[in-house]
Amino acid sequence: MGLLSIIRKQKLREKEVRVLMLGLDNSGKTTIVRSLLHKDIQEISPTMGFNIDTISYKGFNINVWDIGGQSSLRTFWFNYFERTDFLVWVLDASSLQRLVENFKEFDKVLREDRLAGCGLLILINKIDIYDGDRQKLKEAITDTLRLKELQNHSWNLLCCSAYTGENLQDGLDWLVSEYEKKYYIL
Ligand SMILES: Nc1nc2c(ncn2[C@@H]2O[C@H](COP(=O)(O)OP(=O)(O)OP(=O)(O)O)[C@@H](O)[C@H]2O)c(=O)[nH]1
Ligand SMILES: [Mg+2]
Repeated sequence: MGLLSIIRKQKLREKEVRVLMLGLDNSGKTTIVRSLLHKDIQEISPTMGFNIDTISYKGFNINVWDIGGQSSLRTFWFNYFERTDFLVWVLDASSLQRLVENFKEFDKVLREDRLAGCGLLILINKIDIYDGDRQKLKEAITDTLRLKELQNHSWNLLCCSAYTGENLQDGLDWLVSEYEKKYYIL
């Protein structure tokens, strides 16, 4: 058996998925994870370090590393890149004046060699308080983050709400199906 098929078999057997969740402060990363775990989402404080949580989904253990996004903490993001299967980047739909800041940080992260080849899920959170055209919003974010120029990353972009739960499960479905696709076709 070749090395690649051994790795593939092992990865599929383990069903351990490592997700790094990043994005600007106040975008809703911690609230999303807590909502997926059916935990209380009232009065969540800004994350000053990081949280690790495991979401069990469709037989997979999705291990989520949720890192604080305040600007003073962003230099620490680079400590968490190792062995990342997916980067989940969270944006706040009610804070679009921060799009350029988003691109600056996103671009810096994606230049990192250790993230080469990881899947990328962009979540436009707080869609419950956005009353504009969603399609146009997605197009604007696709352009600002230059997603179509990305090479070596499969990516997906979803509008979601940690408050209502909208599309959170679709996000998990995408992670799981990309993971399976990646290790089946290795
Ligand atoms: N309306 C609305 N508010 C949300 C949603 N998700 C999070 N929030 C609110 O946004 C604020 C920030 O949420 P957090 O989960 O702490 O954000 P974070 O990205 O973890 O922030 P840092 O830990 O500082 O990086 C909180 O007041 C949440 O209640 C959402 O889907 N809709
Ligand atoms: Mg947080």
